[in-house]
Amino acid sequence: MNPVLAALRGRLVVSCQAYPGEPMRDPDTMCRVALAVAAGGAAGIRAQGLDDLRRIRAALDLPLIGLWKDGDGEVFITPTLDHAVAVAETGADIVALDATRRPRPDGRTLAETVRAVHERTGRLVMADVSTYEEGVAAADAGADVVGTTLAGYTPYSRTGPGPDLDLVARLSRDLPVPVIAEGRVHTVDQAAEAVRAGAHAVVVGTAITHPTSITRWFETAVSGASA
Ligand SMILES: CC(=O)N[C@H](C=O)[C@@H](O)[C@H](O)[C@H](O)COP(=O)(O)O
Repeated sequence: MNPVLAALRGRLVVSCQAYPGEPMRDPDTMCRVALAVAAGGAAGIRAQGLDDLRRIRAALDLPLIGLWKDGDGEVFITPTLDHAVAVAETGADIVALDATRRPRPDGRTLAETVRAVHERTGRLVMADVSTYEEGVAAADAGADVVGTTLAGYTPYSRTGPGPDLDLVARLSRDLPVPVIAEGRVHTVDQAAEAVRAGAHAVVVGTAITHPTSITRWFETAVSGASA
């Protein structure tokens, strides 16, 4: 197995992202968040945007999963080959991209995109999928690792309050490549369950690095209890 993927086996990856307009949307801030989660034992970092990725790459030696959210179309996670190459050029070890069945804005197929990323950059590709069928297709297309990142975020995929552990289990059982559980892992129990379901690694974002959401969870509980 590729050493980057081997380093993530059975480990936690923390997604460090802030959204447009938010107070923490700043590369230096995200880099400090990445350093903080590394101190807690994160085995890898997932981050968004070329500036954040460059800053984090310069500061940390952990495996880095990079993506670039761009555009206002349905496919916005590293939507084109040009985006993927730019992400690779930041030094990210793994390029994460939308691998749903939806058309890509540059008209390339997933297989063409994966092949070109491999040929041009030598980086690994993480396919962010929303369904079992998309996971199978992504592995067929040459993706090095498949993530359940988009489960619940396409109109045709199942959604629930927590991670889709059934999807994690089925993909982990059937795919020839490692499967990363990602999306709505909000508790330590869910993270452990994902590994028991067969996940190669678990990505947690919001529950560790998005204080606005975490605050809202606590505030809702406190207000509800006092009502
Ligand atoms: C759907 C989408 O755009 N997901 C993004 C992908 O990078 C991020 O916004 C998520 O925070 C990340 O996947 C981690 O998931 P969670 O924050 O639920 O732990």
